[in-house]
Amino acid sequence: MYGQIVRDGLVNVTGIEDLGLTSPVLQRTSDAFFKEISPFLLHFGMFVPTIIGQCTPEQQAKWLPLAMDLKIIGTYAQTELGHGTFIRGLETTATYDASTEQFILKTPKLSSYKWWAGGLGKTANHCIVLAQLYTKGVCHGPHPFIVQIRDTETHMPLPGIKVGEIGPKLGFNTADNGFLGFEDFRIPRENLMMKNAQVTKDGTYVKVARHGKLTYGTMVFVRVMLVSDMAYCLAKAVTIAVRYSAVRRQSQPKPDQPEPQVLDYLTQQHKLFICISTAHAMKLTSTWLWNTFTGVLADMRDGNTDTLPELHALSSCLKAISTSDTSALIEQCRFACGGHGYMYSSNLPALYSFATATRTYEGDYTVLLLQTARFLVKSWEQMDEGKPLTPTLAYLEQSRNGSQVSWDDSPEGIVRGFDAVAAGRIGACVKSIRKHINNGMDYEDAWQMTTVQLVGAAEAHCRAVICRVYRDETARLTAGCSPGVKAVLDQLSTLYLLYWALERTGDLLRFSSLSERDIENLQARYEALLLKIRPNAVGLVDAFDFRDEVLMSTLGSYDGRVYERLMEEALKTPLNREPVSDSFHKYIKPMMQGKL
Ligand SMILES: CCCCCCCCCC/C=C\CCCCCCCCCC(=O)SCCNC(=O)CCNC(=O)[C@H](O)C(C)(C)COP(=O)(O)OP(=O)(O)OC[C@H]1O[C@@H](n2cnc3c(N)ncnc32)[C@H](O)[C@@H]1OP(=O)(O)O
Ligand SMILES: Cc1cc2nc3c(=O)[nH]c(=O)nc-3n(C[C@H](O)[C@H](O)[C@H](O)COP(=O)(O)OP(=O)(O)OC[C@H]3O[C@@H](n4cnc5c(N)ncnc54)[C@H](O)[C@@H]3O)c2cc1C
Repeated sequence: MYGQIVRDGLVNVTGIEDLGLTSPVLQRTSDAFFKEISPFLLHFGMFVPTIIGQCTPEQQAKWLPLAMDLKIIGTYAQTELGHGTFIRGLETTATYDASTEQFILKTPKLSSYKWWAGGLGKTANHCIVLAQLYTKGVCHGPHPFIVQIRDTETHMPLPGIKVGEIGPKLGFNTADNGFLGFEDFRIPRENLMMKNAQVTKDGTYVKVARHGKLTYGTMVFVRVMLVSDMAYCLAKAVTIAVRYSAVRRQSQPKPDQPEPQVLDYLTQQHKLFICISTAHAMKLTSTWLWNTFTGVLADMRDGNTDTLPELHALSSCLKAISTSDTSALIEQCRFACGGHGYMYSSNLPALYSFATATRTYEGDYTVLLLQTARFLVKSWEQMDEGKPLTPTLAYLEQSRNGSQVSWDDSPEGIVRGFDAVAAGRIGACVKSIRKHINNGMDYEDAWQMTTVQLVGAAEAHCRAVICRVYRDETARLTAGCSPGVKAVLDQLSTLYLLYWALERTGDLLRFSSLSERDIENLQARYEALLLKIRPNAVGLVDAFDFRDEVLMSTLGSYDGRVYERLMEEALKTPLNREPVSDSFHKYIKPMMQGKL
């Protein structure tokens, strides 16, 4: 398995050389080359981007050609057995020895071992290591180092290096995630990635960047990319589920009538059409986020880091919500396919195992929403002080006078309703924190006692952002479309708003003038819209334009030959090579004869 995935991965690498690392063509066809996650994913997904983001021009001139020409194969080793979220708690140390102008890397105890880095087990010969930087007896916190861990000729681990594979996981089982330990392992001073901080030959620490968190820049980049990856992943899953639902016939709602396509059941439409809408919503939001990200990078190149906090808050909540929604909706696609959705050959289990991992890696769901919440509470307090709000928080102004938003069930009205929910939930968090402080708690404890609400407020803010961006971008992009296309895309964006309004009626009742009658109207509009979308459902997933080689699904292939493909795959199973398994003769027969 590992050997095959390495071979397949290298075939794909030629595409990278021809098309360029961030080519949409490459990223959207790479999984046609191999059926699982590539051990080279971290090389291109984090090792190369970190060289670009954290190295000086001189260091880039040395390392980037080696990495892009695959003369070295890298990964990104930050997480340890004992710490993943709390980066400041990482235990691996890099202590500067001025007498030899080297850093000495150590993993002082078992919990300090690097754990999880993709490609680390058996593939990478270099890696970026996040270690606590010590010089002249002072700790300067986690910094990135480029470390060679294997001989480039023999691939043997270098002396002082302990490295291996971490073992089977729920998914990602070809990603070659590994562990790494250092025993007084020495690297040259120049292997500290010195764009944001430097150590001179005599061991003097020099802080270069104005913002203390630029070391974390690669994580922001990956979080931004993952939102787009989730749209793609969900689009594949719903293509499989809708096509299967058009082929599958089941039950007899009316006597003397043929079994209907399961896609004609309203409950099936309820399960699946939100998946189509969400794939569109996340794709449009990811493009908007990417443009925000590149804008902040441009500001930072001019020395201005003022827009970085909002980008960190946006990338954190959008990564958390897009991965969480995608995991849940891919599982919903699996549920919609009954037993055959549980077949590995449907590809839904693999899509789910990939998506659910993204909810954790690159920042755990809860932790990242709390990062966003930290920004929201700070913004509220700045608003109280009369300071200007950042663009994505402009809606907070409406809550300043505390008046309840009047409910309006137009698409724009629903978007404003979500703004009111987010503003209300953030305000409730601020009120809770202040109440705990007034009752004698310190700020940290007051914050902790409010974290359940803070996660909810961050989710509400993120939902409001997605709803607004989805609606605005749909309006912008369909302006030039034919009336028919515009009508269908408007139906999808309206479905998204109605779906989430119905999911969040409690919040809307609390923070707007929504009434029970309004809810009845919402439900009726939602159900009618499902029926309107039904005739275009297969066309909408065909429009995602996935080749069968990319879908890799017995249920979702374009020709609809589901049962034939299921049987073809079944007959390929090794157990079917012989009519009688040798286990019969070894175990079952003796058991039947009472001889065991
Ligand atoms: C063959 C070829 C195949 C490949 C095909 C080609 C593909 C090419 C392109 C593909 C591109 C992308 C896909 C890549 C996929 C890669 C797969 C990834 C695998 C997973 C990798 C990992 O998981 S790496 C490890 C990730 N780890 C984390 O994310 C850790 C999460 N934890 C945190 O981030 C921390 O909680 C924290 C740092 C956020 C908080 O810790 P701490 O308590 O120290 O901080 P505070 O809360 O006190 O905050 C301090 C202040 O700092 C601000 N802050 C925090 N983080 C950031 C940040 N990232 N940026 C900016 N600012 C930040 C925070 O806001 C606080 O500020 P103030 O409020 O002002 O104090
Ligand atoms: C498939 C996969 C691939 C990965 N690849 C890499 C890689 O290539 N390189 C790499 O460096 N890492 C990698 N990781 C590790 C990943 O980044 C971490 O697992 C992730 O950051 C979460 O950290 P953790 O595992 O320590 O969980 P923890 O942070 O220990 O989380 C455990 C629980 O504690 C909660 N929690 C933690 N902190 C707080 C808090 N402050 N407030 C409230 N609740 C909290 C979490 O919400 C969670 O419920 C990978 C992980 C996976 C699953």
